Amino acid sequence: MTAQPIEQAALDAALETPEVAKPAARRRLSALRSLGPYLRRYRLRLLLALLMLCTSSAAFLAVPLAFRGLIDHGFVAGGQMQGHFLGLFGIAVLWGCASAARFYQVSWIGERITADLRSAVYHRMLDQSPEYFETTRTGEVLSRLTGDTTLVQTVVGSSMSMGLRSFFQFTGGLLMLAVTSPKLFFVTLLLLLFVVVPLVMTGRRLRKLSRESQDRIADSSAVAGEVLNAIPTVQAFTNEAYETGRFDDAVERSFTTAIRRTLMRALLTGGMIVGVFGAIVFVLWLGAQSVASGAMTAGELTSFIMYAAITAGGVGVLAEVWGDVMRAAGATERLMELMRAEPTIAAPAQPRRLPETRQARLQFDRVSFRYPSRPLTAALDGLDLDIREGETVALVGPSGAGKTTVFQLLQRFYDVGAGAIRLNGVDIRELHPNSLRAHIGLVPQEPVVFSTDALENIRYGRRDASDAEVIAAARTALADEFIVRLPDGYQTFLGERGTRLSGGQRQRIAIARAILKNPPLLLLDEATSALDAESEALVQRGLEAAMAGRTTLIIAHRLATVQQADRIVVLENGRVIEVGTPAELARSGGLYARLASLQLVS
Ligand SMILES: Nc1ncnc2c1ncn2[C@@H]1O[C@H](COP(=O)(O)OP(=O)(O)OP(=O)(O)O)[C@@H](O)[C@H]1O
Repeated sequence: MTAQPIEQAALDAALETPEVAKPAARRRLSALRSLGPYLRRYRLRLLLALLMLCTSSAAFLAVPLAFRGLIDHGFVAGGQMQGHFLGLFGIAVLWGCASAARFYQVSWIGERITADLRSAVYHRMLDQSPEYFETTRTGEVLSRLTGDTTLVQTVVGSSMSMGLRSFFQFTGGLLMLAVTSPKLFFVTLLLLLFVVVPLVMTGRRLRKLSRESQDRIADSSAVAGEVLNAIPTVQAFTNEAYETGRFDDAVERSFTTAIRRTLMRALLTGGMIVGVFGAIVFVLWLGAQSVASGAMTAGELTSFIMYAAITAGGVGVLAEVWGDVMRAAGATERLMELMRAEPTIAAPAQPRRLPETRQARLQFDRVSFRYPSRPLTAALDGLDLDIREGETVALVGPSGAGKTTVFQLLQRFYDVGAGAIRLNGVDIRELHPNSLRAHIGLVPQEPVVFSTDALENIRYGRRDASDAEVIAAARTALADEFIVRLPDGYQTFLGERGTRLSGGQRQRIAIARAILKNPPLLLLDEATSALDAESEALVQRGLEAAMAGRTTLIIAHRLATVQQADRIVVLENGRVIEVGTPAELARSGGLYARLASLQLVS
């Protein structure tokens, strides 16, 4: 998979803002509950954060009260004046400290939970068998690991505390309004309704536009991503102008949408300022009359206006936070889907241990198998095969005969449909998959090279091997020869996906890995890609060194390997059609003889 679709998928998922329908909303909200176990781990911190939240909210709500005292009694000379000012400053200090502590605690919890979730999902994914990835795109998993966890972090680490704070602010503000002046409270409530309802409605429209604008940006990066990955093709067909035009169109569309959103926002801001200020002026006017008639003090009026502003602010933030919460709920739902995926290949409750031996005997007993995604075709059909300790057996046959499937089943990436595979007499389903795989070394057709140096790449075969052991394995696999000529020898960075190595060199790294692992059973999937004669000879010699003294099963494409095998098994349509030594099969005049006469196997 190239980087582009992965990034695209990540972007798509990160930008996804599901529309909020009532029942779906409730269902999604309940998804947030599955974060419970993750949150519960940090109970103490949560409690502390809540305590800080209450303290800072109380201090915040006390500010207008302090002002009221200050205005009504603080401007008279004497000790009382200082007391009021000191009181106000004390509240500010408390407010500041509690807010800082709350911010730290809540952000800590948000970051921690995101890290925990990421690790948990990643761990779960590594347990899945290849079957899972036939239907789940890796790009999707990546996008969930990055985009969705970030959404959860936003909510746990900030929106949740913002929401709670605003809720306190809103309810506390309302309460204080009612206490300060019941008459003005009802008037304000009415006015707030007039301001808040259009605000929430425009907010929704704004969210839709903002998603649209993000989608348009994603469109333009999709276009750019595809084209940048194919620059040689674009230039070879001299389509630069066409591609520039296509990108310009996408950019232009994203600009138009962004401007529509900006206009909406500008209008909303203007409307809000006029609306809120108008309401304040109106209440102030009503209040001023009360002050003039002596029904209210100037301090009471000031604190009332401040509470009104606090309450309105609380509502605005709550509306914003709601959108975030819904998005995070959707993200949590998707993450939990991944967490719920049960690996199809599970270890038995009481796994058996393999007899202590460095030898491997392999028996296929009437093995039949159909891939779950293609239940109508048998990939293997009643396969019988007995491979003795130390024997080298080559699997040959036309493309699609089932050779790779044999390897897949042997490593227990899938379970057989019928029959059994036995390693040293034990059905492999009774073993722990890890202990089975510890007995097998694989040299795949297209070896994976990780973006680290040569030394670490070979050490992947056995993580606890010493440098000397790694180098010895590389020598046996004839990889040492090219590694020492690399700019930094064994410390040379091999590039992402081993792009800085040739096909033959990658193969020798894989052979060295298998030799380092030193398993009793070796599976070789020969490279079909054209290796030049010299590099083929080197790979061949490396393979021979790896095969020495162990049971080996080879998917053979080259006649050279087949000639050295003890036995050749010819597969066709998932069935064994011929078995024998190379010489016997060549004489028998069957499929192998025909293939051999073409000097081409498979
Ligand atoms: N993951 C899969 N899901 C469904 N069908 C599959 C899957 N992998 C292989 N098959 C099918 O199973 C059959 C056997 O495939 P297999 O890969 O074992 O053949 P092969 O002999 O290794 O071929 P080749 O030499 O071309 O690699 C084929 O018909 C193939 O299309």
